[in-house]
Amino acid sequence: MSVSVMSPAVPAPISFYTSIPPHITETDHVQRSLVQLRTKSKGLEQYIFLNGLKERDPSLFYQILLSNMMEIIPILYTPTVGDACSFYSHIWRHPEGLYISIKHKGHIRQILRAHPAGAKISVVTDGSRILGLGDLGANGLPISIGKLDLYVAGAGIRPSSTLPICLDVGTNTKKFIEDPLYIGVRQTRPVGSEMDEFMEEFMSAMSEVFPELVVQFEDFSTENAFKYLDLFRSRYRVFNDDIQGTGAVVLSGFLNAARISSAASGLPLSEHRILFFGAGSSGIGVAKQLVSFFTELGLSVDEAKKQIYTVDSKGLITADREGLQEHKKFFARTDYQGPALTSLVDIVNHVKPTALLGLSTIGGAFTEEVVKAMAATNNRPIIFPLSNPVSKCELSFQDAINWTNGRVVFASGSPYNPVIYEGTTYEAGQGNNMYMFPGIGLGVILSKAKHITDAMVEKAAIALSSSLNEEENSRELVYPRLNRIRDISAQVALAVAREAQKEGIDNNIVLRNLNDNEALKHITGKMWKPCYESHLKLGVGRL
Ligand SMILES: NC(=O)C1=CN([C@@H]2O[C@H](COP(=O)(O)OP(=O)(O)OC[C@H]3O[C@@H](n4cnc5c(N)ncnc54)[C@H](O)[C@@H]3O)[C@@H](O)[C@H]2O)C=CC1
Ligand SMILES: CC(=O)C(=O)O
Ligand SMILES: [Mg+2]
Repeated sequence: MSVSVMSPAVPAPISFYTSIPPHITETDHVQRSLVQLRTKSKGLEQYIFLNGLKERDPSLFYQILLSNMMEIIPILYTPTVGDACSFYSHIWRHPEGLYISIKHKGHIRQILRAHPAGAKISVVTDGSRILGLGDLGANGLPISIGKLDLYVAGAGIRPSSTLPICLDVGTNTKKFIEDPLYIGVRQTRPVGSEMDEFMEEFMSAMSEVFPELVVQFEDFSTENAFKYLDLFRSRYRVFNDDIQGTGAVVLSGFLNAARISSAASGLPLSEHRILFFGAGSSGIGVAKQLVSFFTELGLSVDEAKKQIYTVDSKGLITADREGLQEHKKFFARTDYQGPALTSLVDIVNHVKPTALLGLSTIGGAFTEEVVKAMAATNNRPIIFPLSNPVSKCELSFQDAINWTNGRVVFASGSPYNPVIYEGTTYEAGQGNNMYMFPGIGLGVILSKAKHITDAMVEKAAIALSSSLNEEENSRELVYPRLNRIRDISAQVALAVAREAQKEGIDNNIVLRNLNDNEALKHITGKMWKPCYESHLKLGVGRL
């Protein structure tokens, strides 16, 4: 595939010959760029390098991303994107993505119209809860950019069809407002009708200017996450990644983990007891997704709900607690009347869960005592510390293996390297919504579905859980390997499209009339691939 640029098929401009050295080929330049990346120190330096590469040579950037996903994704996404967001005002180098400011209220349409047409997928954050790092305000843009890089890498969405947005409405984090280099508006966040009106104008303008657009809400603080999903989901093609994408990815991993755990215990799937440490947008989103799935197995909603326990910063959530927030009420326990249970060990000893899921933002919260309590009552305890980035993860993979003597069935939100314990190599699952949103978005775009329904999301989860191949199953993985993400996204997209068709909300007759094999081929055929060769030949700097 390596083509010498000394003999281009198309005569190149003189400036091209003078600016590119004679002995550069596509292949060695990809290698050179990788060497440059690897000589940077891990973390932010590598993020900044890749960010610069994307700006000056997008084709090369995507080529490298696609052929080295396992290495590059942790830089563009969790954990490193967490640092990029935390320090974005300080590392900012050039305009990227789109900021819509609260100061633009009344003019949002004009701003969007100035952007190139053709956006098909947008990730929108207001920066109010970036990963587990809290309110980062306008520094949140890299999360939208990182998620859209995954759309390109994982689902083959064309880069020019992606639109990363940060809604710059203010921040309640004082240190940013006081930072002279902070890039956002210096005010606290609007509440109530001011924010609602801004969101109404924004969503209406988005659908008018980009009629084909799918919108993914990302990292909104708890209350706004639930509120704006409910408000807009029947009017626009929108989903919330933290509530629905996470619900789907954890359901999928839980199904595989429960199969492994039940093979040892004999416990039927519907009798697993699941303890959620963290009851915010993602915790409650996952819990509701599990209830919905259990009801499909034949349980009533009440029966399904009984299998679920939720814990927040005040301990086990019970219905008698005063001032309980609305989103916590559904799962509040009515069967515990004793003194408030506030310590996680006490809660684990009381509930005796088969699965412990962490979505709390509290790094290291699953202590040795907690993990050993899980291991005492379960041959194969399911423990998913899902908070991001790594600094907020409730349990490291190494500790999980050590403290359970390798018996744990584990998945974390951010990646961990394999662990060798007593001569056996164990691999961590990555329970991250990155397995879901690229395929969900692709399925919605291709089927031209009007809305994104709960059933579409659930079908996506089931497609993911059954996408593991023989080798992955034999290694007791709970998620497929990330380097197969495009195949997986195609299967997820197909499941999403089929459900849209079943519900009669699709609008693509061609896809509807294909059988599954043909449809999968159609979907993979639509995936964009970087074309680095033509870039070097023609010396074109942009896609
Ligand atoms: N792995 C994945 O794909 C995903 C992971 N997450 C991670 O989950 C975490 C939470 O995200 P959200 O639910 O959106 O945040 P959130 O702010 O809505 O919820 C956090 C929850 O944790 C609880 N909490 C806080 N301190 C606690 C303590 N000391 N003990 C027990 N509970 C405590 C809060 O009461 C709240 O219920 C974040 O770190 C985020 O990165 C979120 C979405 C997807
Ligand atoms: C993965 C993700 O969406 C989060 O941590 O918020
Ligand atoms: Mg998120």
